[in-house]
Amino acid sequence: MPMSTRLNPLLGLPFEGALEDLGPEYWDVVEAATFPRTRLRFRNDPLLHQLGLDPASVSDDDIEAAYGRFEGRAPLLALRYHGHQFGAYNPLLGDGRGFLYGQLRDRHGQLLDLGTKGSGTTPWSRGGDGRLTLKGGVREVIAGEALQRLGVSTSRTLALIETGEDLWRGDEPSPTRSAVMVRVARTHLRFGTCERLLFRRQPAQLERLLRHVVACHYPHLAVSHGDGEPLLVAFYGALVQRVARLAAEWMAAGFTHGVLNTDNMSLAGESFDYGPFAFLETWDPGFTAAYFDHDGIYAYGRQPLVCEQNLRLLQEPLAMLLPRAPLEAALEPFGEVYDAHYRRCLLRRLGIDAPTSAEAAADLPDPLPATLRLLAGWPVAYGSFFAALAGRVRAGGLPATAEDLEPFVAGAPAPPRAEWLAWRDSWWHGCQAVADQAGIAAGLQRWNLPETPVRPVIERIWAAIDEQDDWTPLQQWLARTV
Ligand SMILES: Nc1ncnc2c1ncn2[C@@H]1O[C@H](COP(=O)(O)OP(=O)(O)OP(=O)(O)O)[C@@H](O)[C@H]1O
Ligand SMILES: [Mg+2]
Repeated sequence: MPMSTRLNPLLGLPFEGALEDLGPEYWDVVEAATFPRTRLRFRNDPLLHQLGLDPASVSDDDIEAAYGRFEGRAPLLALRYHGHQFGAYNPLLGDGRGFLYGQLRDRHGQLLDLGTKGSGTTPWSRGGDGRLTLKGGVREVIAGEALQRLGVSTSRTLALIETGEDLWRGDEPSPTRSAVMVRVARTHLRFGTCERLLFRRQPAQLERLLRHVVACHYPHLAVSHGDGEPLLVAFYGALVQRVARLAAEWMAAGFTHGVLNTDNMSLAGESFDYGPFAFLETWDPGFTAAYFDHDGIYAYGRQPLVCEQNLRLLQEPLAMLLPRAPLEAALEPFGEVYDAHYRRCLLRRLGIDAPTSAEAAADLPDPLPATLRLLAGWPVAYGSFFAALAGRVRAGGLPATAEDLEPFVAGAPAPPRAEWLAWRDSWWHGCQAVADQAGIAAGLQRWNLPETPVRPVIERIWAAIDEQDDWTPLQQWLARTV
C-alpha cells in the first residue's frame, strides 16, 4: 500500500514575498533555534479560518511542525529597525528574538504578516537569548484577544508553543519556561524602521519602503493621490488618523500598553507588542504599567500625547522626502479625531449609540464627563463597572426611570452621591436618546468583557499553569471572552 503523504496545510499557505522583494537592505536571513521539545499550548482557530484554512484540517502537530520546528519554510527574515525608547534614540535594535515568518492574504484579501517571537537569536540579539518566556507568551495571547474583543485594532496570537528550555529573567521567578509565539499583524514595519533609514541617510530606501507600505496597507490612497509627493503626505495623514483612533480605543478599553517606544509603533497604525501591558483597575490617568517606567512616561493617561509625539518624531525621516508644512498640517487633526473616536468608543461601552445621542442630547447632561467623574471618585475596577452595568441591564432591562437604577457593582463601596446621581441621570437620558432601545442591552454585551484581564486575573491564570500545568483557567477565560 502506498504511504500516505499528507501535507501540512500550514506549509501549503500561499505566501507572498512582499517584504522579501524589497531587498536585503531591510532585513537579514536568519535560522530558527532548535528546541528540545515542542508542545502546542494555544491555537487560534478563528484566525486559522481567517487565513483561509479549515481549522479541523490543521492538527496540533502541524502547528508544532511549522512554528516550533520550523519545517519547510525559508527564508525567515529578521527585520532591521531602530527606535526612540523613553525619549532616547537607540540604533541598537532590530528583530532580536523573532522574525517575519511569511506574508499572506486573508479571506478578505488583506495582506498580513506572520511573525514569531522567541524563535532564536538573530544578528540583532546583542547578547540577548532570543527567547520568550511562556508567561510572556500567555500574556500576549490574553492582550490580543481581549483588545480584539473590545474593538481595538490589534495584532493577535495565532499559536503559542512551549519549547522546553529554562530561561533566566530579572522580572520573573527563574528558571522560567520558554515559548515561541506566532503573531498575526498587518505589518511588522515600525516607525523605527523609517528612523533607521534617516540615521543612515538613505532617502531612496525610505521612499521604496513607504511606497511598499502604501501599496500593501493603504491601497485606497493611490486612487485619489496619484503616486507622487501627495501620496506620501496622504499616507502620513491616514496614519495620523489611524493612530489617533488607536489611542482612543486603548483609552476607552482602559488599556495601558506600557512601552510606547517608536519601535513598537506600527506603520499600519495597529496595536502590537504586549510586554508589560496592564488593564486599569481603578481609573487613574497616572497608572503606569511597566515597572521600569519610573517617570510614568507611558502612563495610561499620557498615551494620546505620546502617540502624537511619536507621530511628530516620524516626521523627521519623512522630511528627507517631503516638505514639513504639509506633514504638520496632516498631524493637526490628531486631537479632533482622538476626541471624537474616544467619545464614540466610551459611549458604546455604556450601550449608547454615539451619533444618535450626540444629536439628541444638546440640552441633556453629557454621560461622557459624568462617567469619568464617577469613576475617578468610586473605587471600582474600570472594566467591572461596565461589565456590571451590562449585567444589570441584561437581568433587569432598562430602568423605567433614572431613579430606578441603584449602584450595580456587587461588593463595591457606595459611590460618591453627587457623582452617582449625575452619572445615573446622564446615562439614563443618554439611553432615552438612542433610537434602537432594544440595541442597548446588546451593545453593552458586545462592547464589554465579562472579565477584564487585569493583573490579578492574569496572575491567577498563570499560577494554575505554573503550579499545576493546568491550562483550564486560560481556556475558560478565552471561552468567556472571545
Ligand atoms: N530575549 C531577547 N533576546 C534578544 N533580543 C531581545 C530579547 N528581548 C528583547 N530583545 C530585543 O530588544 C528590543 C526591544 O524589545 P521589545 O520587547 O520591544 O520587542 P520584542 O518584544 O522582542 O518584539 P516585538 O516588538 O516584535 O513584539 C528589540 O530589538 C528586541 O528584539
Ligand atoms: Mg518591541
